Amino acid sequence: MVRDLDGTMKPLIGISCCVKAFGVFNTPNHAASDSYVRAVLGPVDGIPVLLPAAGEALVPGILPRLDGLILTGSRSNVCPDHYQGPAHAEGTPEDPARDSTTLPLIRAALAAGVPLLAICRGFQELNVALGGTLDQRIQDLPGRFDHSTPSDQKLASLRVAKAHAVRLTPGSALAKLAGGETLPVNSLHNQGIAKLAPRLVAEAWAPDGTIEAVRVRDVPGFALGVQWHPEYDWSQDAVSRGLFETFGRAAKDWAARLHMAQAAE
Ligand SMILES: N[C@@H](CCC(=O)NCCCC(=O)O)C(=O)O
Repeated sequence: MVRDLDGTMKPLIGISCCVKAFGVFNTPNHAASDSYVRAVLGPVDGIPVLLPAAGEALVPGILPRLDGLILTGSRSNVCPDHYQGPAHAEGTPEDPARDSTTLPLIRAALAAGVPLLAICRGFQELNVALGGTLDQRIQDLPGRFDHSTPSDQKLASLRVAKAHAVRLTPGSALAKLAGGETLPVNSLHNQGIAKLAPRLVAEAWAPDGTIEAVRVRDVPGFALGVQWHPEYDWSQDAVSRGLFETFGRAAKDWAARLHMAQAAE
């Protein structure tokens, strides 16, 4: 936990970064969308800290200081070497530095019990980190529809609009948030879960069978992944807001338990 400006103690939430080239010299930077920072400052009610894609060496030093972890979306894709998949088609964006950071970070966070919310690419990383595989272009698979949003779609309102409904597992945390067993979601992805990792339980499906949400089965705390983007619409979507609020409460509870355990030492 860290002290906010008004003296309130708030959970410190790690946000994964991508390596992106930009700036005057188009050199590599570690970057994450402002939408994740806003979600942490808003419904999560935490303090955001960006986690550079600095590799596995970052993990032991940073993880003990985090009260929660958000794995962000990105146009880049998990390198197929991590799940023994075929090489990507020419021109498919990758981010090996991010992979080398988030995959061990996910495993370590789950082992430690740090609450984890994985979004889109992060959802796919969660599956790969735990031994699952990915389909690289689900729109090319029989019976599946196109889940991507054209990258030239300039209208943000269309880019992040609800694109399809998902079916939720009755009684799941998402179903309780949604107040039912279906939920409209946005959709900005080409890849998806092929083989589900053994430790994951699917809890939402698109009409074409694409897995859209998972829960980690053998951890007591909050450990969820969603293929859609709640960070885009939490200010007007109660379910997106509720997902972040639930994650924030889990981070606060985790921090309180950790503090008590440290005090007892
Ligand atoms: N690249 C993966 C994951 C897709 C994803 O995270 N989309 C969000 C993009 C947001 C942005 O433009 O940064 C896939 O295509 O499946």
